[in-house]
Amino acid sequence: SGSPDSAALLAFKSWADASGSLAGWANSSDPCGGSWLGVTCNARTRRVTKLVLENLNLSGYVEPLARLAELRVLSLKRNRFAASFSVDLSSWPNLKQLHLSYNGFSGDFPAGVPNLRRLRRLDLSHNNFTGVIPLAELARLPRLLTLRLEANSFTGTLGAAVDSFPSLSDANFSDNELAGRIPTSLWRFPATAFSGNKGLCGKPLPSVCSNHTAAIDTVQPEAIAPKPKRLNHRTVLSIVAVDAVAVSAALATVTWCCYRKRSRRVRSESPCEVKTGAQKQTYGIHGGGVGGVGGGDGGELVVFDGCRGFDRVDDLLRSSAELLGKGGVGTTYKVVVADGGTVVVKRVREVLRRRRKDVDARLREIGGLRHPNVVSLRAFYHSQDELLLVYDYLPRGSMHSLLHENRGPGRTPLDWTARIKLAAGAASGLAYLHEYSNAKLVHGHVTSSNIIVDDSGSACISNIGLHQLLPSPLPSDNTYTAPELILHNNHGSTQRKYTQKCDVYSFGVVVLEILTGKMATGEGETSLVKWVQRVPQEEWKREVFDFELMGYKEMEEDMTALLQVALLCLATLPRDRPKMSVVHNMIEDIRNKGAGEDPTNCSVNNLSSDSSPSRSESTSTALAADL
Ligand SMILES: Nc1ncnc2c1ncn2[C@@H]1O[C@H](COP(=O)(O)OP(=O)(O)OP(=O)(O)O)[C@@H](O)[C@H]1O
Repeated sequence: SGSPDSAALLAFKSWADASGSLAGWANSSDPCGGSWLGVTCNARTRRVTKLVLENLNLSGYVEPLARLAELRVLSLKRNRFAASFSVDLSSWPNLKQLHLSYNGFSGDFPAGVPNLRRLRRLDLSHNNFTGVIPLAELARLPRLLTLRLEANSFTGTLGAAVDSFPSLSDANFSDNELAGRIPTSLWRFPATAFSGNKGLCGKPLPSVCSNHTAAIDTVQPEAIAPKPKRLNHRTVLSIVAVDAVAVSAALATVTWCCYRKRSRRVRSESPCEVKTGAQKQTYGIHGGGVGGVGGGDGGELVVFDGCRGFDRVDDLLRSSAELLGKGGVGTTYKVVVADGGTVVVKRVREVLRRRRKDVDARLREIGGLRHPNVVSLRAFYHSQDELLLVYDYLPRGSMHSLLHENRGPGRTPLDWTARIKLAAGAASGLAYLHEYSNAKLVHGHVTSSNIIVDDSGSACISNIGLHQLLPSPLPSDNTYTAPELILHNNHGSTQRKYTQKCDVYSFGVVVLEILTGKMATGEGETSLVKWVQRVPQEEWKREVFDFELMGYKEMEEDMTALLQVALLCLATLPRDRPKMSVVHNMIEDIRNKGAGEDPTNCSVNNLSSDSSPSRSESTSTALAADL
């Protein structure tokens, strides 16, 4: 009696309906039974064909809708969406109408236009879309009647290449940032359809084109570099921040290289220092009872960032070192080199059942990652029976110790601003990793102890890809492991491939730690995840959030929103989990809202004050006619 589209609709509800406008969907399990607001299905196939959700205060992300493969009509008019429209339109090959007007959708023109052979009405007006309009592609759609693109920030030209637009009867390009001559195929529309674009000229506008305009006009619109996008306050801030971090990272690298060079010149054979008692042990990696090896065993030292002169691993092995911990991958030391600089050296255990060539290739890729929220791998040394990895040292230690250590009297509580910053930073680092290359890199073991905190309280992802180098890439403890990996193991079938969505799940567990202050221990029914999932939403404030967050009344809404993001990441089915880049955007939105500088709110307020309905306002009538 249900519908194959139920899960996609429910996922969309949890991604976009923070205000509860679609709460009624919970009253019936059948989206096609007539009681789900805005949903119409095909009676035979029970697939959703029409989804009209207008003026419902929806916000967030639309990605789950991509799974409604039979969709003919979609209207999300007059809501509060502000992110990019991330669905590729070719997900809906039968689409006839798409109405997104009066939101704050940003980013490029939705992709996939050429496949919309049945499209009649396309209304993206009154949003924040940027980039060029794929006019040549649109002109090839045989049935397109309505094209409403006004009041966005589209750039580029309308293109001389567009010489026919056979079916188009309603078009509006006004109030964008378009330039160049209007093509003859569009002269039949009134001047008001083009006004408000400073660079547009020629018929039907009163302005005459100059020779210069004629020159740009002969170029395909896609080939013209779009005008630089207007940068909002947040973007500017993040560019400044990234630049600042990049500069300090570069300085750190140079400093590190320099003291390494000098240390080789000046070093004397310093004896291993061993402290006993309650103090931390200090000894050389090379000796001191940890079973070291020498350098001259055919190993290769690879140093990144063009930092030459690090060609003797012995320096490192004999430097004074402090044991930081033993993890699943190996043993980690803080190593103080001759000039007093500090690095982290990880001695990896049992990698050698993988081909050395493969391991090195993967490490070279990881060594190329540079991001403010990723701990940089600076060098590695690989010999027949030894793998050492050299990382930047970050003095504040792991997120795990920051959250869970020294609980009790004397502890400095971790406030909400610090926690959401940690969540956003970790999400940003993981999103960067996931988008880094076509190889779809994964972290493989996202945990709070693999997230290290830098001086400024930012989270940095460490140990990237290391578990994947081990003979058995699955950690023995399943606390952070995505259910699809565990289920497969229990049934004795071949282990399912570790995907980026497995990282997303583990990140969800980390966010629960941030919010609850509880350690992520236990599996299945006894796990932190299950415990949180069992607490009803009305009880979250009292039951779930860390008592250290109790004083932050005004932030409760943000904590709830972050918990909702965590629960999305913890969806049982990988496809219901958002991509890491989406998770990152969601968290930044919460963070910026808390800081009172969310640019989205402004544009939404502006939109709602608009009182001049446009020609395509009569969506409902048009929808009926086209179905
Ligand atoms: N780059 C670093 N800077 C500062 N401290 C670090 C750094 N890397 C690791 N540490 C500290 O060393 C401890 C041990 O790290 P290690 O990676 O060996 O174990 P782990 O975090 O349990 O991970 P895994 O199980 O994935 O190996 C961490 O918990 C952290 O406190």
